[in-house]
Amino acid sequence: MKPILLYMKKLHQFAGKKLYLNMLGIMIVSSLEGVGLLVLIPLLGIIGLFDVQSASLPVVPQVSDWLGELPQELLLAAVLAIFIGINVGQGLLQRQQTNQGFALLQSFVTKLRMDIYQALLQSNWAFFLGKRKSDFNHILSSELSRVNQGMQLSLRLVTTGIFTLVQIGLAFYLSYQLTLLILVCGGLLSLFSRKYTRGARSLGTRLTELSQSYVAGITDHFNGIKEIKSNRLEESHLSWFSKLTQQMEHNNVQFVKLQSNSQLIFKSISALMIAGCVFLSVQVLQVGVAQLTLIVLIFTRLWPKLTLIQTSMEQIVLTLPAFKSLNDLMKECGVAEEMQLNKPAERTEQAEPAQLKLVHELVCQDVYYRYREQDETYALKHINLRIPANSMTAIVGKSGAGKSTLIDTLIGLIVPQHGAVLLDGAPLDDSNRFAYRSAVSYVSQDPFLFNASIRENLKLVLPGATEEQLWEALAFSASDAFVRALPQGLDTIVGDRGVRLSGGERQRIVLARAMLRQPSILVLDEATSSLDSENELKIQQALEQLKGKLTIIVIAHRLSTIRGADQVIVLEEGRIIQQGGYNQLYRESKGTFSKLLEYQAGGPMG
Ligand SMILES: Nc1ncnc2c1ncn2[C@@H]1O[C@H](COP(=O)(O)OP(=O)(O)OP(=O)(O)O)[C@@H](O)[C@H]1O
Repeated sequence: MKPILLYMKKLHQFAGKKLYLNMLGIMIVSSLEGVGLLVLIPLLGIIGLFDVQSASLPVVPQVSDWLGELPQELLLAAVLAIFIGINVGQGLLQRQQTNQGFALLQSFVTKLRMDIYQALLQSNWAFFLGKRKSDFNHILSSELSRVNQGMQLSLRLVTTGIFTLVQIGLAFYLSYQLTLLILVCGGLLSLFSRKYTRGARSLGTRLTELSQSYVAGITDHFNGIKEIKSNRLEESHLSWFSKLTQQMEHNNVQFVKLQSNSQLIFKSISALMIAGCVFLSVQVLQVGVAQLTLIVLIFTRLWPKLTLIQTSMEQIVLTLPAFKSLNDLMKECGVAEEMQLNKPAERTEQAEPAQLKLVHELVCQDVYYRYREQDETYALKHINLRIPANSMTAIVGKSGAGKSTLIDTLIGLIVPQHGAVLLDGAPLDDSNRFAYRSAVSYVSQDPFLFNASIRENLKLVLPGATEEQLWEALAFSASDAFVRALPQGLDTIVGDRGVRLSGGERQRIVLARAMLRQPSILVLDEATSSLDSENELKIQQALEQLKGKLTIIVIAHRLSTIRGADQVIVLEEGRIIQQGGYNQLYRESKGTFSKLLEYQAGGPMG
């Protein structure tokens, strides 16, 4: 129950006074319920079922005396009017308290949702490398709604607890022996029901695992739907889906079985207890009708509350693993936190991060990096390099040589285990990382576009961009002509991740977006791989014109792209094996670079 208590504590910190006012409302409502019960007793006396004086109940005789002063013909109507008045009043208050409680909980869940999303965005890149992205979807959707459900149930449990306490107090007032007996029986039953709560917990853990696999699976499948359709993999995916959904169905059915079993046992034992009490009272203790009526009254009021507590406990325990997942994720994000973002309401213009301009050079000093501590080999080893500001550097090498890892190190996404990255002589660290990253525009191999218009996708990085700036950026990336030719032009919706555009068109729009940001460092990670030769040439020429104005770092498998580079760095198995100007490396006929060129030219160079 620890994770739930933690979240209840958070709720207390979040809601403060409002939570306690709500609780007070619940107490008033429950007291009114008790008063409603007390009013029933003189009512029974009037009908003649109950001897109010002989029942030796406190307050009740006084109320009866007071009622006795009323004319006989009004008596019944007065008692019934009080009874109705109290119950309607209680209903009104309960409605108010329910609405307030729900609104309070919803704003708390919204806060949790915001906190998780913010914590994720504040985490460093290394954290994301070790995680499945679908797990975040899972936590932000299904697990969060289970937490919401768990909080609702827990608050209901507290409410029921308060109701029950009031009723126990009242029941003690009416007959302490009988109440003690019920409490002892209730305690014994709750010991017995531990087996059921344990069962609910393990079903809850299984539910978390299954729904995690479900979200991960369907995310993967729909991301890879093209491969599935083109390779006729529909049936194998359908059978995976069917197996998993059957397991989920089985798990849910098991929980309902567990709950109905526990309810059956609870009900049977209650019936046995009521029968036993009535038998004892009538046959052994020989109590009168008045006491007997009391016994039935207390039982029928108190026992359902104990049953409700038991049912709520089982349901809460089922949601426990979701609380744990949320809590674990928040802890991991806390450890991986690399920045503190302002909440949207707290954002000001000044809060925008300042850009750091690279004036002289970017240097890697004896850098080593490995993805996991247990990895025997490093993805980057003994990296020493110098990238002069406003020059163009190309990084080449075979697949898996470490090119992307080197880029991630150079832009401060990952922190080397050994060595340092220096910006104009200053180490790249927490003090300058974000100002530096604000000056970088990064375009990946798999460029990302939102399902929105081209205009919205571009303005994402510069909300105040003018039409002129947008077209200028599009012209840079050789995409102005094709955008102009689209029926809706800049307002064309690009589809999910940009599916309505070709790979090359997507790359060019993302390149335009990168330029719109007016970066001081432009990083292109295979960013022109899908372009035809004509468009590639146009971009190459545009990049040429940028030389001397900003620092460009390019990864390219197609070596024709980097002909204009001032410096080429050749990587192999995480090491720099060659470094120099394009023409210099081209002339080193035994070097890897000239061999790579040779392969791409389709044979030995002439
Ligand atoms: N997230 C990761 N976790 C563990 N190892 C990784 C991860 N990313 C890359 N690696 C490993 O690090 C090494 C370098 O990978 P990297 O992606 O930097 O190569 P690359 O030269 O960019 O390859 P490619 O040209 O195929 O994109 C490879 O051995 C790769 O398996």
